[in-house]
Amino acid sequence: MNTDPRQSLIHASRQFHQLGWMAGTAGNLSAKIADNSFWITASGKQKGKLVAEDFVRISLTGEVLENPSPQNKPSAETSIHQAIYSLFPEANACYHVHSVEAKLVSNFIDHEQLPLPPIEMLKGLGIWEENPKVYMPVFENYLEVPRIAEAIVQRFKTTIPDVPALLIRNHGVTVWASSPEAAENHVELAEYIFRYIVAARQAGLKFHH
Ligand SMILES: CSCCC(=O)C(=O)COP(=O)(O)O
Ligand SMILES: [Zn+2]
Repeated sequence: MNTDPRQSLIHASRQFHQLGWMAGTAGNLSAKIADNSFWITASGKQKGKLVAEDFVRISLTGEVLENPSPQNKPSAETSIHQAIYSLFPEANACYHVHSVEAKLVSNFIDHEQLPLPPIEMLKGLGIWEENPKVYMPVFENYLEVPRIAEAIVQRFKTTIPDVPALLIRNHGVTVWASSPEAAENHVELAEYIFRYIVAARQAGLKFHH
């Protein structure tokens, strides 16, 4: 595990910003270190311009352990990262971005599961089946973020998601993975799938299970 993952997080954030998935201050990224604490983006930072001081180190129970700049507050969505790390101990990175396509596809369904197209890219999210019928979990977007985190914990306690990703309606995707590099890959795959779903709908193509 990376001793200090902040350079990986800065690199990914710049990349996602350039792709329009972390416009302005949108999104937040975190990665764990060996003692199980995690570095997370401080709230309200411009995601195209992060520096090492723009992060806060947090324990799994939410205490601030290290804060390089007194004005920093942990991401407003830290409780979601805590929920993911508590549910999936093998997760070492958790990335959340806001793309236009993620918001669009979250409106294509009014229930809790987004059917995913049976495309080759699913292998990158761990689905190695022929014509897979898999879903991405969808959660409602509450103003109080801990409510979203609680809904995630309650659902995933009993239902293991098909893919290491979840969608918050009208908000964005959150992915998790064993390393920052794998989380970056998962974001790119999830966003590719969202673009595919939007394009398939425009083309009148149906793949609903
Ligand atoms: C303009 S982004 C609104 C808040 C949000 O959804 C987000 O991802 C960024 O919040 P943070 O506190 O992590 O900067
Ligand atoms: Zn967000």
